[in-house]
Amino acid sequence: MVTAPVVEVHGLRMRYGARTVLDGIDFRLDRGEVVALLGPNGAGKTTTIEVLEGFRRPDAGEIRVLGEAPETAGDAWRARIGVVLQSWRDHARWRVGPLLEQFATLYLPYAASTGRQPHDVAELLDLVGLSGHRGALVRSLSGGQRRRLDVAIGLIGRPELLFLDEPTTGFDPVARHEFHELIHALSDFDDTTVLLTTHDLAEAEKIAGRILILDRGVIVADGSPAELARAVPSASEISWREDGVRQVHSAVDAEPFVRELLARTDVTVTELVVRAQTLEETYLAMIAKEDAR
Ligand SMILES: Nc1ncnc2c1ncn2[C@@H]1O[C@H](COP(=O)(O)OP(=O)(O)OP(=O)(O)O)[C@@H](O)[C@H]1O
Repeated sequence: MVTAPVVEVHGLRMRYGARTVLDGIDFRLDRGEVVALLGPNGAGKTTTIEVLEGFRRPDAGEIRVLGEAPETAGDAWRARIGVVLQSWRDHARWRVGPLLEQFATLYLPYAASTGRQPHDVAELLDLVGLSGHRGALVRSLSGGQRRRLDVAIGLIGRPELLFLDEPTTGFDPVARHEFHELIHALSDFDDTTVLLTTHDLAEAEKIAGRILILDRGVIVADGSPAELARAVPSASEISWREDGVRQVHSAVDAEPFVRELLARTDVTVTELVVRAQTLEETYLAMIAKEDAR
C-alpha cells in the first residue's frame, strides 16, 4: 500500500530582504519517521520548520503538510500537529498542571475528527519526568525542567506530526536519555512523525532514522547515518590488546583487518573494539566538502 507523505516540500525558497536563506529545497517525510534536520548556525533549519508549521510564508515552493498548505490550513489541521519552538514562550505565572489542562481543552473540540484524545495530564507529566512539579509555578522551574514542559505542551494533543526545534537544550544526561526513549516510543507505538533540529550529533544518530543536512540554503545530504557515512568514508578505529599490550590501528574498511588479526595464531588478541565512523565525523566531512566547493 502506498501511503501519502506526511510532509512534502518542493522548491522551497525563502529570502529575508536581499538574503536568500532557502534556495529551493525538496524533501518528504513519511508516517512514523524520525528525521533530524542538521546544519550550521544560520543554515535555515528554524526557517524551514516555521514554514512547515505555517508561521512563515515562503517566497516560493509547493508545501503540503498532512495534505494541506500550512499557510492556509485551519485549526483542525493545527490540532494534528505538535510544536516545540526554539525560543521559550513565557507562561511564568501559570502552574504546570493547570497550564497543561488548559492546553488540553483546546484540543477537545477536534478529538472526534482527529481520533486522538488529548493526553491525561498526570500521565504526560510522568512521560516527560515532571510528575513532582504539577503544582509548581512555571517561573520556579529550572531551564531543563522548562524545556521538558515545552515538550509536554507539544505533545498534549497527541500529534500525528511533531516539530521539535532543539528540544533537549539544557537537559541533563538522564533527561536526555529519557527524552530519546520517549521519541522512540512515539514513533514505534503511536506512528508519530517527528522532525527535529539539533546540534547534538550523537543525539541525532541515536534517535533519527534519517538525517537531512542543510547548508547555505540547500539540502546537501539526505539518508540514514550509515548511508551518509558511505558518501564520505573516514577511518574506523580498531583497538585491541596483543599479549596484554594495547594496540590501535585505523582503517577505512575495518573488516579485512579484523579478520586477519583474529586469524593470527602467534599472539593472543583480547579487548578488541572497533569504533565506527560517528555521525559527527560524517557531518564534519560533509560540511568541509561543501566549504571547499
Ligand atoms: N525574521 C528574520 N529576519 C531577517 N533574517 C532572519 C530572520 N529570521 C532568521 N533570519 C536569518 O536567516 C538565517 C537562517 O536563520 P535560521 O534561524 O532559520 O537558522 P538555523 O539553521 O535555525 O540556525 P541556528 O542553528 O543558529 O538555530 C540566519 O542568517 C538568520 O539571521
